[in-house]
Amino acid sequence: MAIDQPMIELVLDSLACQRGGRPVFEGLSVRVKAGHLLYLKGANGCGKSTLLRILGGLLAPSSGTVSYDGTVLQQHDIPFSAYALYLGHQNALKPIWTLRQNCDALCRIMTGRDAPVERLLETAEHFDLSRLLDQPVRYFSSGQKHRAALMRFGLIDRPVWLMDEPTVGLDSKNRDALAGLMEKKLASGGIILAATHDPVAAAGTDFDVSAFAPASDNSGPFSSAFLEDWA
Ligand SMILES: Nc1ncnc2c1ncn2[C@@H]1O[C@H](COP(=O)(O)OP(=O)(O)OP(=O)(O)O)[C@@H](O)[C@H]1O
Repeated sequence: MAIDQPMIELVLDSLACQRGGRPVFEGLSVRVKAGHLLYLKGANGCGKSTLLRILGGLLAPSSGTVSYDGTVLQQHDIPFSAYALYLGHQNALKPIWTLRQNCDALCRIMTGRDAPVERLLETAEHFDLSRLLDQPVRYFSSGQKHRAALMRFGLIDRPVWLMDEPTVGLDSKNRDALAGLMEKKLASGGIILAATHDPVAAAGTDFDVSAFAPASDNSGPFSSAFLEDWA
């Protein structure tokens, strides 16, 4: 099941999370309505990426709920990927494949079909990657790889976009291209959560994740029993 229609709202209710055996945040609640962009702000390590990973279904909160349009999502029940498109710090591109092959593979996983050709060409053009479509990704510069990873947002329909540091490595022209894509998504009723230390030229509301730091001291060492080496 994939949801490709706009939603009414995304509700996070009293979320708490632990990583490495230490609390990261607690009591985190917010409502995000259709057409809104929430910029996740706060100091390094306050939990912005952690929050996006929870919303993407990659990490379980220790308590609290996430609901999309009133449906409370549970890992292994309704897949979060049915609602949300996530881009984290890793680009999830296969270096030996061409950009086109990478896009097709991702679209097959998310939609069951190759990338629609017209959309593929349009999105590649949007991120100035048309001439690289049939080149293996391993020959791309870091900014080109990041733009290649961002292409998923132009190719796959999901009501919610989860973007972790979406501007990293982008020159000003491509920052504008990204902002244009985000604005189009918001205008169509999409919801975007973006963790970023840099301003993006798309209107949104700041949300300070640091404000939900745990009352208890979490500055001690990691407990090796809880480290997530895969992440
Ligand atoms: N793989 C992991 N295993 C255990 N703990 C982790 C792991 N990744 C992150 N953490 C811990 O989770 C906490 C929140 O990290 P997170 O990456 O969410 O912060 P952030 O706000 O996104 O930081 P930044 O601004 O530096 O990107 C930190 O204390 C970090 O040490």
